[in-house]
Amino acid sequence: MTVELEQIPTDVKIAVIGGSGLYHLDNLEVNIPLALLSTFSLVLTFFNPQVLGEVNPLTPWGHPSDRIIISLHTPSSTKVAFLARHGRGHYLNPSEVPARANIAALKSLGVTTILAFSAVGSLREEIPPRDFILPSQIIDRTKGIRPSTFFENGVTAHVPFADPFDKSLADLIVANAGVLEGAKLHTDKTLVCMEGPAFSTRAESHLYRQWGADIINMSVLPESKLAREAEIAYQMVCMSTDYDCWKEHEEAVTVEAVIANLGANGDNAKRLVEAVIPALAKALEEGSLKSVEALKGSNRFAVITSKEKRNPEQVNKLEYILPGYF
Ligand SMILES: CSC[C@H]1O[C@H](OP(=O)(O)O)[C@H](O)[C@@H]1O
Ligand SMILES: Nc1ncnc2[nH]cnc12
Repeated sequence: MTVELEQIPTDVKIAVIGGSGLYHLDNLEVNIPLALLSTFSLVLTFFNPQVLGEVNPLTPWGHPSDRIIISLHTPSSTKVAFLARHGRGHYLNPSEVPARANIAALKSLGVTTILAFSAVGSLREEIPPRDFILPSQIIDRTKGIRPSTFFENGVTAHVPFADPFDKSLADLIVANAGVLEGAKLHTDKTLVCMEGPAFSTRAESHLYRQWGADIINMSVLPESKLAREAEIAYQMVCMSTDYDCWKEHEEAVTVEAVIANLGANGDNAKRLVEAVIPALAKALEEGSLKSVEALKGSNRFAVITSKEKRNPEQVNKLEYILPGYF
């Protein structure tokens, strides 16, 4: 197994969250025993990264979904954190993902930008399986059973979420999307996040289409919202795996169909990450990503609870993600 780092680093600016089928950065140096790889697991090979080790930070919201793998990407010497959203082996269903611990843990490593991969169903004919999509909007169809804010228990804050994804990050991905082979990249799409874990009914699928939604998954919320609360720039990279169940005479989505298409998407995901990481590292270094820069310090004044009424225990927890704000 990969070694546990003795010291948790605090200078890892970029994180990749892997979704269904994307459970690790398997680059021969991440030494995961074959027995741990499920038949469904997909190998995402990164360009020549050196794995430094794994960390498992204990945040005020518990441990993340799995140990976080830290690798060093050359030639840009960029540290990247990788976290499997459902855990390696996919033991967490979408409602069980400890999203607060995940985001808090990444923040504790110094992360300022997250590329989050997700397998999605397509609600549009023109987005066939295996195409890539950068959503710009979200419709929330989760059921209120997922803890979805850091600001509770005596410290209330309201952060802007009109544009849930980071525009500069999306632009940078678009600029590097020429590496995709045989897949189109769709931008500015609307993503419905349903509770799951069962897939939608046909009536729901039709309803989402009428609402103007283009793709559907079970995991963009609360992940993206928590990233915003923690001042981390976040863009989800969606990979179409199926047409859900709105096509009356076609078979409805199954896990097998999702995984089959994800497997085929692996090389493209790899190519995209290979292209984006050095470009992103350079842009972060230069401070040239406008919306990423704008996010820094943006929640300092989002807290509405008066100072004397703030619950000191909650303040302590919040210091973990936004030190010095309270
Ligand atoms: C395996 S099909 C449903 C499952 O796939 C997506 O996961 P992720 O977003 O983590 O790639 C979807 O959101 C559901 O959780
Ligand atoms: N049809 C679908 N519905 C919800 N989440 C999905 N992930 C992949 N395909 C999906």
